[in-house]
Amino acid sequence: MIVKYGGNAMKSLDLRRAVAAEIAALRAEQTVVVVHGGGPVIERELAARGIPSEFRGGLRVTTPDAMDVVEMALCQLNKQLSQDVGHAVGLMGRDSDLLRAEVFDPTLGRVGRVTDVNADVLRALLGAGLTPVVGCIAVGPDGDALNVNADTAAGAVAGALNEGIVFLTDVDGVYRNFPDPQSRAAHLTRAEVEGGILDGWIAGGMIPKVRAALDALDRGAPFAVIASGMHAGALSAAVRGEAGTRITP
Ligand SMILES: Nc1ncnc2c1ncn2[C@@H]1O[C@H](COP(=O)(O)OP(=O)(O)O)[C@@H](O)[C@H]1O
Ligand SMILES: CC(=O)N[C@@H](CCC(=O)OP(=O)(O)O)C(=O)O
Repeated sequence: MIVKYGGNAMKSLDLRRAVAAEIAALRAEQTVVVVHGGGPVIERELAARGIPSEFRGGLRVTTPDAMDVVEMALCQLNKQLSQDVGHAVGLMGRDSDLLRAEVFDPTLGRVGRVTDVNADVLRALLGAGLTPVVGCIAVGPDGDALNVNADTAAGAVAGALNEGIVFLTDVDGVYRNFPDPQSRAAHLTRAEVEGGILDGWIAGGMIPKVRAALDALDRGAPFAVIASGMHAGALSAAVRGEAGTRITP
């Protein structure tokens, strides 16, 4: 399965290591590919350099200067996470054309939309008993890096491998009445997701997540769950179907 680990759920080093240990434990039952984001780390590194951040439609407007910082920040986090998970290899989209992308919208700068996933590289690592840990930078048509939303990247990887996906984030799932956790939907169909976006109760960073979940299902992933990465045990509960929001076709 694919575990998408979002930057907002990496609140502390201890939590990140606890989640990494849970991911490592999952490998006793199934193969695991980790795809990670790192929004808050990127934010911090851009601010430290006086580079302003602007989001449009949930995507970071990425100038060439910002792209350098995004890549640096995500590469470092990638190595830290790989080390935390253990028996892992950290990769970015530039490695063996793992993630190829086209420019999503020129007005957003170096933001990419994944067009191809080199699933053979992932299968080779898995076959060697190693866990791929993938950072959400893709290689563009000009050979330079493109910044890809990590949910979108993870959905594309799940589709390419035909594996299920769990998105770990900082809420317990999709709430019908955000921010009330009691309103968590255990299941949401495509029609409910589309309606939720239109009606506005699915908003902000949850939009790329539900869209990536639907995209993964469209591309052949057998399941997609959005769940909390904020406490130990949450991932295994989500895998057992006891936590989170399962998105269904
Ligand atoms: N209906 C909803 N249910 C839960 N969270 C929602 C909802 N609508 C918007 N959100 C927002 O989506 C956020 C999760 O997305 P994001 O911040 O991008 O996380 P990540 O870094 O894990 O990708 C939540 O923290 C919440 O603020
Ligand atoms: C294009 C775009 O917006 N890229 C994201 C990539 C990181 C990401 O998605 O991280 P989370 O999973 O922590 O949100 C960004 O620059 O923040």
